[in-house]
Amino acid sequence: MKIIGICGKIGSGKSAAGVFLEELGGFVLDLDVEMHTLYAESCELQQKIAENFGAECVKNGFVDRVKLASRVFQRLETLQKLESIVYPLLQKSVEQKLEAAKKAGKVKIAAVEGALLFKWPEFSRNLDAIWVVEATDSVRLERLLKRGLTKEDAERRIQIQAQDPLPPNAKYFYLDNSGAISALQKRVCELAEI
Ligand SMILES: CC(C)(COP(=O)(O)OP(=O)(O)OC[C@H]1O[C@@H](n2cnc3c(N)ncnc32)[C@H](O)[C@@H]1O)[C@@H](O)C(=O)NCCC(=O)NCCS
Ligand SMILES: Nc1ncnc2c1ncn2[C@@H]1O[C@H](COP(=O)(O)OP(=O)(O)OP(=O)(O)O)[C@@H](O)[C@H]1O
Repeated sequence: MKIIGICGKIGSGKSAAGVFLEELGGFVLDLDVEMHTLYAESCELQQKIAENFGAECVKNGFVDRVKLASRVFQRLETLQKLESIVYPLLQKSVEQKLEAAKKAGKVKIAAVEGALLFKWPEFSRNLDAIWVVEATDSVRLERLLKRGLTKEDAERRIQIQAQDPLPPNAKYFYLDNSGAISALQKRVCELAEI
């Protein structure tokens, strides 16, 4: 089984590319979705979130992501604190799921999709390739507003990612997603064949 990464800035269209890959029979792990599942399932994590970011960030056994986002995207140090708590759990869960998919032997291509793959350099370096989804800042902002983020939240996240490097890897493929969604789909079909 080939394992690739799908990265790109917020709102570039990584999840959309992931969905197209799934339609072609790929196995896709969306890091945002994986993280949300961990928040919902891990009492230990919920407790840590409450301790570090305030009891009001956890309500009736659910992490209030809107509240948590309003705390962590204000300051880089706060965001880094959250990352240091969640990444070991997230990475473990991803590795277990990839291993299970490999053992099941049913798919030819698996993808780990997330903006921040570069935070795991050893993992990223060993991926067979990395797809980089791209769209201009203004296009991404417009899409994020349509998706329901406030302008303030969207601009903060765009800003916080502005200098993020690409995850280390020997093989990058670029997917331009500033235009029609059909063009992205076509590009995913091309790359899935490589
Ligand atoms: C702060 C949280 C609770 C906000 O949840 P929310 O549902 O609003 O956003 P969601 O998780 O769907 O993320 C949407 C996008 O925000 C951006 N983003 C999320 N976390 C980060 C981060 N640590 N640094 C920069 N951008 C981020 C990414 O582009 C991501 O795709 C959540 O994003 C989170 O737990 N972040 C820390 C974990 C993380 O880094 N996740 C991203 C893995 S790629
Ligand atoms: N080519 C396109 N034309 C119009 N809308 C698009 C296009 N590509 C993606 N979108 C929409 O833009 C929004 C952002 O796309 P998507 O969620 O795939 O981005 P992402 O890179 O996964 O974002 P995030 O970093 O938040 O996970 C979504 O609402 C999606 O439906």
